[in-house]
Amino acid sequence: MPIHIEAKEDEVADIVLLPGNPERAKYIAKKFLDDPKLYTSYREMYGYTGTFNGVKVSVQTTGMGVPSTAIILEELNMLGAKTLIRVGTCGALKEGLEAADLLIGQSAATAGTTINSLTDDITLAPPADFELINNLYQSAIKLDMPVHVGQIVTSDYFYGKSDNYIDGLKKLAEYGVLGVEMETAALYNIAAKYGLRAATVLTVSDHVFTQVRADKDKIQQGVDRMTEMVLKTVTKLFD
Ligand SMILES: O=P(O)(O)O[C@H]1O[C@H](CO)[C@@H](O)[C@H]1O
Ligand SMILES: O=c1cc[nH]c(=O)[nH]1
Repeated sequence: MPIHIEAKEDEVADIVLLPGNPERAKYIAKKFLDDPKLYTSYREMYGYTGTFNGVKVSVQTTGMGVPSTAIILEELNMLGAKTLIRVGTCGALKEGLEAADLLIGQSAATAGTTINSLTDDITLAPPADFELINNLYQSAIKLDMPVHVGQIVTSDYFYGKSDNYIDGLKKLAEYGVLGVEMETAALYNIAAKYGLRAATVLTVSDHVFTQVRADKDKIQQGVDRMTEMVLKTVTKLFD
């Protein structure tokens, strides 16, 4: 049994959804999964396994940021997980993105994150799994969801509001980076390390440059819609 996810191998599904927030993990398990069973609660990093449309699925909290997420991903790999999909929220960088829009992370740049230490001198740029993001994109379009696919940036700093940091994010926006969050670079790098399938789908919660944040209900509706779409798509693909 790994140190932080207190589960045995057969308790975790091949398909794992990854919210940062433990309350969201609990909520997703109870709202969307049939017969959800809690397999770990150590440090309140809740993990549940149940079924969706008859397919076994887990939902595992990553916590906030790369170090916490990296521990969880290493341990999910030890436990045999194969398809990992982050379902999170992000700040928009691109002009015109609206609250509750959906972003699919084709790749993740890094702003000062510890994941870069995986390889010396080279910053890897591992992409999402193409089949996964292609199917997620097609599903979102069919459902008429406002969806954007492209590069996102993973930062270690939520309150990095210094002029330099904001200038850096503006530069990234000029290069087409859509949004900022705190976990995907860990996901794509560790998936590459072990040959796992990975994708990140995000709901826009705020716009970084205007500092306008959507109200809680709007974010919740976006997260619900995103989660249902992800579950339907992934269980159809890999059942
Ligand atoms: O919505 P979740 O998955 O919690 O993720 C986002 O929210 C947290 C910051 O509030 C960071 O972890 C960021 O990546
Ligand atoms: O990591 C995050 C998530 C939402 N909004 C941000 O500005 N950063």
